[in-house]
Amino acid sequence: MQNDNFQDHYPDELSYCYGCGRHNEHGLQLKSSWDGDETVALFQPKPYHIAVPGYVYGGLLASLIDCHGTGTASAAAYRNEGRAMDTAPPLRFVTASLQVDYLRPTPLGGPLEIRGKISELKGRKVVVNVTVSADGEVCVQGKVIAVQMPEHMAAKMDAIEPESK
Ligand SMILES: CCCCCCCCCCCCCC(=O)SCCNC(=O)CCNC(=O)[C@H](O)C(C)(C)COP(=O)(O)OP(=O)(O)OC[C@H]1O[C@@H](n2cnc3c(N)ncnc32)[C@H](O)[C@@H]1OP(=O)(O)O
Repeated sequence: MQNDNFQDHYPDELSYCYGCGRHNEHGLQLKSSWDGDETVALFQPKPYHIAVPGYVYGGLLASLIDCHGTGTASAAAYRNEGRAMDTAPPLRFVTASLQVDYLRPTPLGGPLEIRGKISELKGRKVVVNVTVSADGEVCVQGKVIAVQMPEHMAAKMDAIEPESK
């Protein structure tokens, strides 16, 4: 596995996301990277990330799928263009659709493994299938449809002072 995290290449102004922003001290700070043609992230839930006692909260699991999916989409788009992630023009993706299926309860204990597979990359859209496993068993599967951020959204974001992002 390469130790080159996608989120470390996000520009500062896009690094406040609750799920994956490295500058969000209250957030999850998910880190994703390539593993061959798949992507992978590890996340250690805290004892307070609880649903039913002993099991991980489903909303947290959805967040992990969401941010791993959008990170994977961005990395895939750069790879498709044969470019490094910190090169211009930026390829910024947001979630258009997030689908999550909880297959079995996710035990709260060791680290979770989040894996992404790109199923479609076309135009401004990337579709990523994501699984979350605990102890080697898939507990949750999801699908993220990520779409490149429209110009008007990027323009508005660029106009906001960093402190208020
Ligand atoms: C260095 C790297 C930088 C990376 C930075 C990353 C940022 C990190 C931030 C972390 C983020 C963390 C995650 C977060 O929290 S992101 C925050 C949550 N997400 C949002 O707020 C997004 C809100 N929605 C929108 O802005 C628009 O609706 C978007 C931009 C998504 C699409 O509106 P737009 O007008 O632009 O789209 P289009 O009509 O041209 O369609 C384009 C294609 O997309 C397909 N489609 C559209 N919608 C849907 C849908 N609901 N289901 C299925 N498919 C959909 C559509 O069919 C078409 O496909 P095709 O027909 O061509 O096949």
